[in-house]
Amino acid sequence: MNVELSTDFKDKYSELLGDRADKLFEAIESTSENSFRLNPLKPDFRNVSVSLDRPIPYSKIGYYGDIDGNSIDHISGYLYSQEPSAMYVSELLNPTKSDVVLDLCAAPGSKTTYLANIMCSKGLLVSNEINYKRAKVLSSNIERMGITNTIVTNNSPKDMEKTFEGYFDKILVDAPCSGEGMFRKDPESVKYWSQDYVEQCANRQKHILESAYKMLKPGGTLVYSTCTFSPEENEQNIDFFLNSHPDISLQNVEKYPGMENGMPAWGNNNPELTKALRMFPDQFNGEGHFMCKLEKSGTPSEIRVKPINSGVKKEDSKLIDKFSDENLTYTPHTNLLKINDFLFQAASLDNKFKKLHVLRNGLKLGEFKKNRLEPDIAMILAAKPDDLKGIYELDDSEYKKYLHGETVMVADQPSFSNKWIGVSFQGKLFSWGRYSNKQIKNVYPKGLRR
Ligand SMILES: C[S@@+](CC[C@H](N)C(=O)[O-])C[C@H]1O[C@@H](n2cnc3c(N)ncnc32)[C@H](O)[C@@H]1O
Repeated sequence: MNVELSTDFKDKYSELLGDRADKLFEAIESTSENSFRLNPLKPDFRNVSVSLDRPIPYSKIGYYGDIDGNSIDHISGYLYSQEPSAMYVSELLNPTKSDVVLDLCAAPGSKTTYLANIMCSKGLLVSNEINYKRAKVLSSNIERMGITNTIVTNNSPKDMEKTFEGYFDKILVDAPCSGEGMFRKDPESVKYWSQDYVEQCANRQKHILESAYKMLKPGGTLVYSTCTFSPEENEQNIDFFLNSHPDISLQNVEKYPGMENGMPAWGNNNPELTKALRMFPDQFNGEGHFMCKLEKSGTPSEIRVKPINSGVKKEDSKLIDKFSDENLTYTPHTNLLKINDFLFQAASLDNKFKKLHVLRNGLKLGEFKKNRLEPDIAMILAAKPDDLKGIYELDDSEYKKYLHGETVMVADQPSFSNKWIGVSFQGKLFSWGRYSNKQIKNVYPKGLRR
């Protein structure tokens, strides 16, 4: 589909960029390149059926190329589609395995899943999304990637700021924006563009940044990013933020070929803004982006964590032991948390999260049903083959049937009798199955069948 830029948009950027503007419009009207990431949380994670010949220079796990959303690589969480510019945002925040991290505007989850990869699914990652439907998509992407260190919340930044004052070592604000940098990926979005919309977005971003400021620890790092070109949403907002908070400073970031400095002239001539980073599609092989890294000075005070009661009763523990004895090579026992009838291996037991609308806390292990624990798909997507007592490897035609939701007839497997087994294709685990009488009963969730 062709992108049709409005006269107002063209006039604005012709004034801002002079002769260069035509090159930018040409790039927006051209086709873009796709890219994807590998998932190091998966066993033998480079073993995928796509070419890894064209690595993205600033990412250890990013490659140019197309992927198929119906392939086993995608279904089992070995691959995640993400455009190249966006990948650099998580690299800039660069969280450690022990950081407490907040991704404040996280859906659908491309940057959050990358952050979890960098953290090796350790530490704590709170992935928040204000829109409930989008938060559910975020949660299922986290599940597909086998991530276990994440709490998915569905709150407004304002709802969170009081409870989590000075709580986070690192925060990402990938702000809702006017999306000018994504016009060529999403030509429909051009229709919503107006100068008024840009100003509304800029105003909303100021409020989000303010909440993020409150939740950032002294000594902590905040990355702010947008996928839009507008000065109002980028340099001007950062200049405003720096002026409002003397304890915040912009940090230098590494710029790879094609990445450009932020523009002081677009932000009240604040010279610090050269430290920010811009990607324009006429210079850089990716979509339009702005990003910068900010640091809050000071020494953090100790965060007190009051753990909540796990809610796991003696009879629940017996069911967990029984399930583990029969089907796993280990017994999950740390950070267990029961919410209603669901069992989680929690990413955090801090009772502060009780004040939020939590969709997922860590790894969902299963559901207690009439004297048994029924395992959840999330457990299999986070499992390693060694964790399971039984795995059945499907052939091509069995795989197609299984994805459809059909029962698969197999040769007799006495050792699997009445057990929960991992179901894999091309060595990649993607579902549970229940074996009895030469059949693998299909328990692949209805919403995922195809
Ligand atoms: C640019 S998108 C985030 C993309 C995401 N970080 C990723 O990489 O997949 C911005 C998100 O902010 C959310 N949002 C909208 N209004 C918001 C607000 N007032 N406060 C916080 N988030 C908001 C949107 O629903 C949207 O999911």
